[in-house]
This record gives sequence, structure tokens and C-alpha cells, in this order.
Amino acid sequence: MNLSEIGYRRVVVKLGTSVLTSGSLKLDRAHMVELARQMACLMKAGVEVVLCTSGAIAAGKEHLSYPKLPDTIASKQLLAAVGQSQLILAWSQLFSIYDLHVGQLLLTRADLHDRERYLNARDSLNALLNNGIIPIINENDAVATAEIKVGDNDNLSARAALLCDADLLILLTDQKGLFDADPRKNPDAKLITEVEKIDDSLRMLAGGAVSGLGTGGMATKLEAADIARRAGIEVVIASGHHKDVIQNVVCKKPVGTHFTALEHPLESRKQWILAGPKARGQVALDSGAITAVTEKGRSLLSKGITKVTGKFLRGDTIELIDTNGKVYAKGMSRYSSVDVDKIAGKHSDNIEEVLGYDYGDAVVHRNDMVVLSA
Ligand SMILES: Nc1ncnc2c1ncn2[C@@H]1O[C@H](COP(=O)(O)OP(=O)(O)O)[C@@H](O)[C@H]1O
Ligand SMILES: N[C@@H](CCC(=O)OP(=O)(O)O)C(=O)O
Repeated sequence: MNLSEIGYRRVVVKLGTSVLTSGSLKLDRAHMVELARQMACLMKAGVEVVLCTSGAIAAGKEHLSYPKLPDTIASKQLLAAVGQSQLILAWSQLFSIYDLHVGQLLLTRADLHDRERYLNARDSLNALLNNGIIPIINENDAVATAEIKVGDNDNLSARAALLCDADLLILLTDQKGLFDADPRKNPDAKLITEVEKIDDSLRMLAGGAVSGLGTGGMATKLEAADIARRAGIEVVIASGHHKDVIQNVVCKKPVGTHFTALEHPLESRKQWILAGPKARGQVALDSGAITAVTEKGRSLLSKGITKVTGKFLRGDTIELIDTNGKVYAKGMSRYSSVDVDKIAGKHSDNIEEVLGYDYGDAVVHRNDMVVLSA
């Protein structure tokens, strides 16, 4: 690899279960060596690498010889607890071939939601990288319930990229990249090589299909790409089995689907709103409010709200949707759901009269909002 060709300083590589198992029911260690070699090569060339690895549940099944377990959260936790230790053992052994040490970080959404825990995770990541150690990240599946889970490693890797201020996120999977239709179902599907905007028509292409042991399919990869590119991080989705894929991506050779980073990334507070907290509720907007928020960059006022769902407190994150449930924006509410229910449809001047107090005209101020169609 020619050092002068490398355009990045810090890279997050996400390996899906589909890549780690090569479509089989167990870890493909021969292929994992090859991926470790490529990452080690980058480290030797001065590029810092963070590995976000799936495969704990697959490794757990393999290690326990495919036990018959009920389809419950507890079974997944059991498999992840057994498999994660096998997975980290495998990575640790493989990187040691290249004289590299690894450090394990098991995260959940709760670690990213809470500011202090977020900063702790960031310090830990930086400490590893500053000492030439490869951080290996996975979701803490053994303790994570649906409430505190990120849920899939595509989204987790995007959050890791934000956390460590990476300049490139590589999502490796079992397809050559994002196609204009699911290639498993449509053999004529064409690879999309460049994406400059993630909109509804692109999300439609991503569908819901998932490979044998994977989670989320292309839909979660697009969510991840959107979060990262809004933070100024370039993203590539490519095949984990393409020869020298990691080097080729880092040297900007044409491989897979490349997502351009936003030229003016969101400020860090908005990045956090987008990537950190789970939405606690939703408010439905009338068409005037949708235009005001999405096209005119305005705050959301109570007058434009037609319905409230979920229970949220002042300061919680909520989604701004239309009457069909389409999400237009995400933001922090200045009023609780109980309050919004009372002031929905009413003019801002009447808030104090209705509630007995007021926290300002905006229910979601534009400074606390990320418009998703942008
Ligand atoms: N438009 C599309 N382009 C490429 N793959 C797609 C598309 N829509 C759905 N998919 C499916 O997404 C799968 C990859 O996602 P997933 O199984 O979660 O993999 P991983 O384990 O790598 O995260 C592919 O095998 C493919 O069938
Ligand atoms: N955390 C889980 C993987 C979750 C996940 O997103 O899987 P994948 O879609 O294969 O990247 C595990 O280690 O098994």
C-alpha cells in the first residue's frame, strides 16, 4: 500500500455477521485472518483503526454446538455472553500475529445517552488508539434489553465513528454495496457507486431483507451512513470478501458504494440529538408546520401540532411526523407530552393561560432539531 495514497487518519471498520461467517453457521477464521491482516496493514501505515464486530451470537451458537433454545431475549443474552468471549479471543489471537493488541468495549445505547458515560467511552477509545491498540466494539448484548439497545451494529458503528471523531466509516457486508434493488431477490439489480443524499426513494431500495444471521439489512446501513455523513464522516458500504477491500477503500479506489460527507456537518449537539437518545414519543404536524420546519428552518410551534403519542418529559427527544407516520425531524421537546397534549393546536400566546407557565413559544426549537429530509 502506498502511504501517499491514504486519505484518512482514523477509520471505523464494521464487519457484519455475514462477513464473519461467510454465510455459514460459524466464524470463518480463515477469512478473519485476512481481514486482520488488512487492518494491521493500515495501523502500520499510521491509520488508526477501530473495529466494530458483529458475530457474538453466531460464535455462541457455534461454541455450544447449536443448542436448541427458546426464542427469547434470555437465550440471545446467553449466546452473546458465551460468543462474545470466543469472538474477542479470536480477534486477539489474529491481531497478535501482527504484534497488535486489542481492547474490548461493549456498549449499549445507555452508554451513549448519558453524557458522562459517553465521555468515559470516548476517553477509553482515545486512550487505546493513542497507544496503538485496536479498540474492538460490539453491543453489550448479554445485558442489553430492547429499551437500552442500539439494536444493530450498523448504527452502533456510526455512533462509534462519531464518538472517536473518525473521518471514514467502512461497512463491510455480503454484497458489493448498495444496489438499486435487493440483489438476493433481483439478479438484475445494479450497484449504486455514489450517494450524495439519503432520501425516501433511496430508503425504499434498502428494503427490509437480511442475510441468514444478520440484523437490519441495508436499511440499518443507510441509517448509519446518514448519521455519519451528517457528522462530516465519509462512508463506504462494500463487500467484506472483495480482495484487499479495506486498503482499496482507504486509498479511495472505486469499490462499493461511497457516501459523500456533508460539507457543513451538524454541530456536535445536533449530532448527539440524531445519534444519541431514543425518541420517547412523537408529535404529528399539520402541513403548514411541516413546511415551516423542513423548508423554512423554523421552530415547531404548538399551533401546528395535531396529535401527541408516547410519554415524554421536557428535554426528551421526540420525532416530528405527519399524519401517516412519516418522520420529518428529530428534536428535543421543551414541553412534556402531558403539556403538549393540552397546548396542541393552540396559539403560542395562550400557553401560559392553558398551563399556568410557559417555557417559550417553541415546542421544539430549531436549535434543538435535526431535519431528516435535508
Ligand atoms: N438495495 C439493497 N442492496 C444491497 N443489499 C440489500 C438491499 N436491500 C436489501 N439487501 C440485503 O441486505 C443484506 C445485508 O444485510 P445484513 O444481512 O444485515 O448483513 P450484515 O450481517 O453484513 O450486517 C444483503 O444480503 C441483502 O440481501
Ligand atoms: N451484536 C450482535 C450483532 C448485531 C448486528 O447488527 O449484526 P449484523 O447485522 O450482522 O452486523 C452480535 O454480535 O451477534
